[in-house]
Amino acid sequence: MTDFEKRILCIGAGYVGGPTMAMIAFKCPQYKVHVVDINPDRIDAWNSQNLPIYEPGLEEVVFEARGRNLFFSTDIQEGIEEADIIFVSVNTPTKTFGEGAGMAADLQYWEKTARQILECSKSPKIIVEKSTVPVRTAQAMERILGTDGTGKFQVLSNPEFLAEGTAIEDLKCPDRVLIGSRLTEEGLKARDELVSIYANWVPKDNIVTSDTWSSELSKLVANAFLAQRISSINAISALCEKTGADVSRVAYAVGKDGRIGDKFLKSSVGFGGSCFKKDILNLVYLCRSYGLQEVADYWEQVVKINEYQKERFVLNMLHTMFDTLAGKKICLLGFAFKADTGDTRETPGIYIAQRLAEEHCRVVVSDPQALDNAKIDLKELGDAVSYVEDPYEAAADCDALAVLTEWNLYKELDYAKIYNSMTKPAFVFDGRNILDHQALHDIGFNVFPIGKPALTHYRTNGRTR
Ligand SMILES: NC(=O)c1ccc[n+]([C@@H]2O[C@H](COP(=O)([O-])OP(=O)(O)OC[C@H]3O[C@@H](n4cnc5c(N)ncnc54)[C@H](O)[C@@H]3O)[C@@H](O)[C@H]2O)c1
Ligand SMILES: O=c1ccn([C@@H]2O[C@H](COP(=O)(O)OP(=O)(O)O[C@H]3O[C@H](CO)[C@@H](O)[C@H](O)[C@H]3O)[C@@H](O)[C@H]2O)c(=O)[nH]1
Repeated sequence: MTDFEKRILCIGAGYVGGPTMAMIAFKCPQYKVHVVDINPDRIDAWNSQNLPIYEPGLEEVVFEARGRNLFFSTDIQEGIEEADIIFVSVNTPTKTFGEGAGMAADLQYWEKTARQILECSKSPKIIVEKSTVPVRTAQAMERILGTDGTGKFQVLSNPEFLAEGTAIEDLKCPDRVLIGSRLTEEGLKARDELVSIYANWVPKDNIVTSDTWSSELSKLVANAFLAQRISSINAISALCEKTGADVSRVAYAVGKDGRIGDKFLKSSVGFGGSCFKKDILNLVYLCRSYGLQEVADYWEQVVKINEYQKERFVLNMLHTMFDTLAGKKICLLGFAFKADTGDTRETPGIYIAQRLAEEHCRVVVSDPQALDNAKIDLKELGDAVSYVEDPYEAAADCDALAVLTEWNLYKELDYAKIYNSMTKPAFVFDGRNILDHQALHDIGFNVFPIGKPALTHYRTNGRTR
């Protein structure tokens, strides 16, 4: 143990704690990195050949560092005792009960961690907020730890910006690493210590430092801005469908303006994932709690448009397929909230499957990584849903395909073969605009992209080309 230059602990071995710590250990063999969690199954999986999350490139990084300077265990007490720096990366979901239910962040896991740190610490430590938290949470942490920034503990904010599916690339070459601290002598010293860890592989210019509250707020704002772009283009997709404009062309033309930029302008069935909705609602709640009603309403609209987009997708299927889905069978191509992950938290697929089942439609869910999660998410729908990994088998006898996740494999399927196995007339609802719509139409499908003219073999209400 004494051979290591620094001893780093991370509390919470989830989508963030696991990959971020694996990257620190991988890049910095001189540090001991210990990741702990209360969930023993998760820890067992991190210690196995079958890691608990799917993330391209993750195995390579974990397998290289694990056992060398990267360790996973449930021994939280020992971990705290020996650590110099403690990252807190526990979940901060939306509260489901009491004051702020459905909006505010649930800080109970985070608070428990703070108390545990206090109980088990025998030496001074730097505590790093990795979890996404409301502004001024670091102050609450300081109060629990009985410090005002001058004592045994220094609390830093170091929000994580990785996106799932690209976590390893994002961690290897981050746009920025953000570190917020108190601007006191002790605060700046702690900040420099954390900077020196990242500086092992992140260029100095990409390590941004600020005061603690700005750092905490920046994380919520970054997610709100990203989600806002998606809701903006999705709102325009509805107008495109009414007017015959093509949302991809609009996004391209608009995004060519350097001031706007071309990223995060892909119209879709709606954004999902564990962060966007939760963090925006957290921001909305914060604004309301400070009496900023107009600001809160403004950001809440980003979430509302996302709900609207998912419902629009369902209603489009219903109305297109002759205003009844009862007894029909629809194949969902993809269930993960985005490609290259098995994560289904807040995936639009959950809402869409539930709505289809409400219409007495049978649903076949297909996904290369997310079927285990889908079975848990849709358990209450019982026999209305079946789960089939092979897309050809999944599509057989269906009336429609609905593309919900932009997996590359869906671009390369033999759609003529699929068409021949489906009930006619056969429909495609491309919730990601990833397929070759003209080719599908030529095969015989009636094709309904998002925000583009439909390609049908019959007349529609203004959506034909
Ligand atoms: N998932 C992402 O892509 C992402 C990206 C950036 C930031 N974040 C933020 O990071 C935080 C963690 O997110 P996540 O997706 O990794 O969550 P997660 O649910 O995958 O992991 C959190 C882990 O913390 C563990 N935990 C909870 N309380 C604990 C305790 N007292 N002691 C030890 N372990 C405990 C849980 O068992 C769980 O394994 C959240 O605040 C989230 O908003 C997530
Ligand atoms: O143009 C786009 C881009 C994304 N999406 C959807 O938006 C959702 C979120 O995608 P993405 O942001 O790529 O994945 P996340 O893993 O949720 O990452 C976001 O949330 C994380 C958690 O806070 C942050 O760390 C990341 O910076 C932020 O991108 C997914 O459903 C995507 O399909 C679109 O519909 N259109």
